[in-house]
Amino acid sequence: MSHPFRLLARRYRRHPFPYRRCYSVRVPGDGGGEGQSFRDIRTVADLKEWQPERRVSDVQVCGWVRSVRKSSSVRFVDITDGSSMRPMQAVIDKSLAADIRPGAAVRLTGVWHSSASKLLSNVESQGDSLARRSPIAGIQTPAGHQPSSNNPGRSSEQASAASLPPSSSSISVQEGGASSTTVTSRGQTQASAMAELQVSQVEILGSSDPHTYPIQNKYQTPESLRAISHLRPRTPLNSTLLRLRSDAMAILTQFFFNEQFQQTHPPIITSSDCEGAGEAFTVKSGAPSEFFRDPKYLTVSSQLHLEALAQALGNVWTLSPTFRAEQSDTSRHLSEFYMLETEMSFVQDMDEVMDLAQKMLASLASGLSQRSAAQELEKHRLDSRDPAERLAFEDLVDIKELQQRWRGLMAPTRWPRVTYTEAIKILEPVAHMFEHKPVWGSGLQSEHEKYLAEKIGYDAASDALLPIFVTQYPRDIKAFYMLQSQSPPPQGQTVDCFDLLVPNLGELAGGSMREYRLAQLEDNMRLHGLEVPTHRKARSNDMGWYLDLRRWGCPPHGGFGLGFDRLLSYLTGVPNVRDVVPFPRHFERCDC
Ligand SMILES: NC(=O)C[C@H](N)C(=O)O
Repeated sequence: MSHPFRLLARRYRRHPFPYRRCYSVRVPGDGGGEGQSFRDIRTVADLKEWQPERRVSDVQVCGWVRSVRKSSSVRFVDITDGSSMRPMQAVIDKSLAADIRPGAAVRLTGVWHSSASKLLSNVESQGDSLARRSPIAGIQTPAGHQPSSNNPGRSSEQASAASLPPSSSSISVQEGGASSTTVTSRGQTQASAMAELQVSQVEILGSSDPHTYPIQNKYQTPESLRAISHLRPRTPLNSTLLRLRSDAMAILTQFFFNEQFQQTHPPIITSSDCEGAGEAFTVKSGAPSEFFRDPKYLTVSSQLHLEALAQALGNVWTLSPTFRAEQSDTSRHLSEFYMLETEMSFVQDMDEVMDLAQKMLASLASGLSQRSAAQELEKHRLDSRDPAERLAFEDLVDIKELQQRWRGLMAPTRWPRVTYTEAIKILEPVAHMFEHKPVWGSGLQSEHEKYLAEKIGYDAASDALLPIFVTQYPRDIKAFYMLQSQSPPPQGQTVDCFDLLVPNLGELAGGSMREYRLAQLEDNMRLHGLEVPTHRKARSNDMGWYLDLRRWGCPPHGGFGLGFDRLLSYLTGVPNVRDVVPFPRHFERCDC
């Protein structure tokens, strides 16, 4: 007998939910039934990629006006819906375009001319027989737009498109915009034409006054854009960065899903400062009395809660907002950032934890390299002619270095691993280069981290910048939860931990094996000046719950935390981490 869910699923397949699309682009035939392939054209990015060999009528595009260029009879309007870095072009008769202004939200309807269709019509108009030989049905002509029998090769809508405003190809050639001739790698000349929408209907959905609209169609510095973070996503570079951010989340989610890690939601409001660095924000309600009875904090790391979850679910991960009240006003610090954290049960060897970090980052880089946001960032950097776009790209890290970073992330070899003690030995002879002297027992400064990453991480054979792991730091400068190393160096006691360092940026991730034995953990806490609760009190604010985890079935385990925003800034070459988050919060700034 079939399982009831299977029966339901079968019924659902037979009577699909009549769902209405919610996308910015509609092409005929997307209403279900016939013309399934057109359902895939949902955004401006899809439309620009689409290469029907014929013009397609009744195409509807919703988007925002980026710029308007004028000729005597038409307006060339650049439209974006946020799905691609560069806009698409709409050609609108002057009489229809009175309210088309930069910043306005519009719905445009008209005839879509893909570059393929424009090329083909050029060839046709030169008397070539190719068009007559081309099949017209199927993917070339949307459902309901079949060619009329007395005019093979042209649908009635296409025929009527002839009465629309003059084809931009004839206008824009004079305007220098829409058609050009390029030379292919084989030395053949080939016409290339810019796809465009010949607009017959304009609806203004949200007007805009270009005189007050703060986003201009020219270069604006990252600093000036940060002051208008609510409008900044409308700029081409920022919107592409935000798409890449979204891609990264999807790829990481898929990665952990494939690795059979459980995604979890640890709390944001917590009762303790996990890192013990005194950088936790306190949570207050408006009421005079403590809302939660005791002071509570915004989480500085989900690690402790992930440890609890890992002891029930096995391997777990999260990508959660994290908060630190660090008064560091640098290009690498945010007060609110996203940290990717993972915790693995039944792991005894820290190499396994580092291997996971490398595998995850390699998979992320390779996944992103197949997605449009990352591809556009690279491609448009190389082929950019627009002065505003070029200047925006010039703010980023040099493209050669960026490519070295990506090569390093995807390198097939294990990234270098050195101990803290070895790292100090590398730094000592060049101590004069640094503001802070490298000494065993003190933390590595960011200048040390950057030096190490460049020195050890550069692989000349592949011209790649490999991230490096620095392991086994002195116990006294690391957190209380870390496991003591089995064979420490003569200089002093160390813990099994690692920092992942990358050139230019320094620390990208940090992880450790956790102290899983109760008595040793209590010793560590005392050593770090933390109160050790003697017995578990209900509703107390202390670390009793964390010690409980060691009381019942605590296996050796470990994990790491990675600064997601820093990672994105590393991947994109955006020098300031404030420019890869939608709404940056940092020392003295939380604007909207
Ligand atoms: N989950 C981790 O290992 C991250 C670590 N708690 C940190 O904040 O650096």
